[in-house]
Amino acid sequence: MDAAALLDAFSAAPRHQLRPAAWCRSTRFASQACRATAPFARADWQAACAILASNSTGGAGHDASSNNNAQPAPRVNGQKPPPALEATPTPDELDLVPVSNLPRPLSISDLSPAPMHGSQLRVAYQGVPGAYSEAAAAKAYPGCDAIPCDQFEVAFQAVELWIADRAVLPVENSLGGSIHRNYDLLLRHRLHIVGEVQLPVHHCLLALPGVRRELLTRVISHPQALAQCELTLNAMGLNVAREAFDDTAGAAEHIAAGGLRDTAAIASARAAELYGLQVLAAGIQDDAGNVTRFVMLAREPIIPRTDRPFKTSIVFAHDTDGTSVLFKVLSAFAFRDISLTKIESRPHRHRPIRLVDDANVGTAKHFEYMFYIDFQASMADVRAQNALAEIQEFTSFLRVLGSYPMDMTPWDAALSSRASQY
Ligand SMILES: O=C(O)C(=O)C[C@]1(C(=O)O)C=C[C@@H](O)C=C1
Repeated sequence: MDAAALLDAFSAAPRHQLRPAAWCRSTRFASQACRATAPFARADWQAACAILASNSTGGAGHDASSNNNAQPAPRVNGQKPPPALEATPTPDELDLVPVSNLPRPLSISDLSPAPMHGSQLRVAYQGVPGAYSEAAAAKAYPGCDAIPCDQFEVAFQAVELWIADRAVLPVENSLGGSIHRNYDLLLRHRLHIVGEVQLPVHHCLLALPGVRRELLTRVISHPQALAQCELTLNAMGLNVAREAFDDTAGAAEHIAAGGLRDTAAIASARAAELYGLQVLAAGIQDDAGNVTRFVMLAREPIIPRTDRPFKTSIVFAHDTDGTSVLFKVLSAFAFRDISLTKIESRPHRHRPIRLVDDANVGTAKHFEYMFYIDFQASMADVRAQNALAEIQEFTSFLRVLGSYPMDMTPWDAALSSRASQY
């Protein structure tokens, strides 16, 4: 069997389709299912892994955060750490790029398959240049060709249609919580998570040069950024209207393009540089250690390994008649000493509500969920394989979204210790 097909079966196929023999231990149900549906042996799997592992070392196609080890001194949001929080760059210090020269975000109408070109890795992200997602793409794939997209959905499709090789998308922030849209899209699309990057997010309050805080009647930004700065804005006495924008840098661009003197944006220092805005306040996130976690997506999964810390992301749903299913799933990990790093539930779009009728008291309406779990183990680890084989017994749907190296970038105390002064 072809190696790519083997991996596809491993990571993206609905349950009961082909899966490697290694998944099929420990449980009666699982081993029967494997005998019935998996026509390949462990040796095939190992051979396939070896072929793909040798293909994937180095070059543009790398997927591990191995780059992270070789990173130069840490930068925040693609920028050098600011010398002091209150320091505002003068126009002379700003290396302005004319806005008209910046790449325009892709939109749905641009999505026709593109011919292959060059060897540079093309990485789709949501937003415009200066967005945190662009910085995350650069951290994940240094030197990549970052492709702005106007929606998350477009970034997924750009990879599916070979316009981009990877997408880098935010899934959660330490203050604002989950970016639910991307959880839903992960399920709707067939891309694989091949890595993660955690980006320190240091927000700035940006306005046109010469504008003073007292003149502001509005602050605009991505809803996540507004949420991450809520307390600080209040403490600054900026109790003005707050408006949601598609992305932080887009909000900065909007102010520059419209010459809006009554409006400030929450965005990165790089967005200030790109769009010619002044930094009224820096480090305005409510927690100095504010971090957003992004996942890297590709058309093909990577080979799970055990020689470095890996995470695996799964999503599952359970039969309506199952009891204590969540408890059983969590136990499958706990009994094997596998730590969970994240659990998320989202509405089950195909079956959002279950009605339970009781003639005496009426009809109970139970909401149905898809559960997303990240756990700290590689799919090459027998413990993880056994845990999933067990979980299959009491779930009606189970998909591995990806098994990928954890971002182990050392925590930079110098950057995170800058309390949100302004
Ligand atoms: O608007 C941006 O700059 C983004 O990259 C999006 C986004 C997000 O979706 O959470 C990314 C990181 C920050 O947490 C704020 C916004």
